Amino acid sequence: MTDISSLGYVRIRATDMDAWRKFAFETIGFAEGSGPEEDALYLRVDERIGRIVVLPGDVDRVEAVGWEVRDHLGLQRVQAAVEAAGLAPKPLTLEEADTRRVEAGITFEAPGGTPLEIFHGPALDHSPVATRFGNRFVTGALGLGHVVVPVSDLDEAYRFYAETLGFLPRGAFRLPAPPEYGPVRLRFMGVNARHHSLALLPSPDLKSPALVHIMVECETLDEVGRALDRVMEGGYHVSSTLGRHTNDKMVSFYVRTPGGWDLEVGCAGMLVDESAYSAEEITADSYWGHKWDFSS
Ligand SMILES: Cc1ccc(O)c(O)c1CC[C@@H]1C(=O)CC[C@]2(C)C(=O)CC[C@@H]12
Ligand SMILES: [Fe+2]
Repeated sequence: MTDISSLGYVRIRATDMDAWRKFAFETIGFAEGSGPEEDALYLRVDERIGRIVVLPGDVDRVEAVGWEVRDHLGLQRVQAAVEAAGLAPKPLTLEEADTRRVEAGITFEAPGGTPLEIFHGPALDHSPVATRFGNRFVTGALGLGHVVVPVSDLDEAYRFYAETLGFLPRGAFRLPAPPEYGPVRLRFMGVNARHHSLALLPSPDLKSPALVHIMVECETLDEVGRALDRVMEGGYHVSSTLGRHTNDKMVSFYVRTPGGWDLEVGCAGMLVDESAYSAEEITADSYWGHKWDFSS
């Protein structure tokens, strides 16, 4: 079993902070948190200071995907495993840890190019999670949601997450590809009962460190539907219509964020019972809906 308990946070660099403020707080309905970084936006969904932190930058990119461990012993074990795999994890400095409001962590680049942070001891913000439209997000032991990252060498990245970090394979989706490429699979991986906290998308030409999407889960379908209403009213690009996925049974839509990647807003995700699970290959992404608009 893996020491990693959940997806903790994602830190984003953004070129257009005003667009992010409007998108996050006025359209999706994250609660506005506060934290040590003056110019940052803290997107709150729960008692953490901000599960998604948007920081001003020269380019839009993911600065860190933060994976949580329960304590310093878990962190030591993950650090040892990453070192044994030949990578060079660096401890977060005291200042870096303080900035993230965590007790301690390590940082390194995962195969595939995603900047990772493994951390323990997040500080809590006990003030009410005041979301403007009454959204209630599903986190807790399931973590923030899921992230999908592009990887140039899927097998190398998949082996690292499974064999070094101990992520559990949670099935795959075979993508249409010319026969000379061999089978190309989008691979799903989990660390807790959430069906997937991570998916790896084979993408030879997507520039790293990039994101494909982040998924956040709401408690009810009405919250998802109202968010979709606001997204359409606001003129955002709906990357995919509402639909239900075949693997995690989640009902969701996808909207293009000011960062150029998508936010998936969903509900009704299934919980995996590990004692009775084996990884399967889905042959359709959805039971219904999820009409993709790749036009922009
Ligand atoms: C298939 C699937 C199940 C559960 C999810 O949370 C989820 O994001 C997906 C991926 C959806 C989608 C796809 O199936 C085809 C390839 C797509 C369009 C991408 O390139 C990113 C999202 C992918
Ligand atoms: Fe997803």
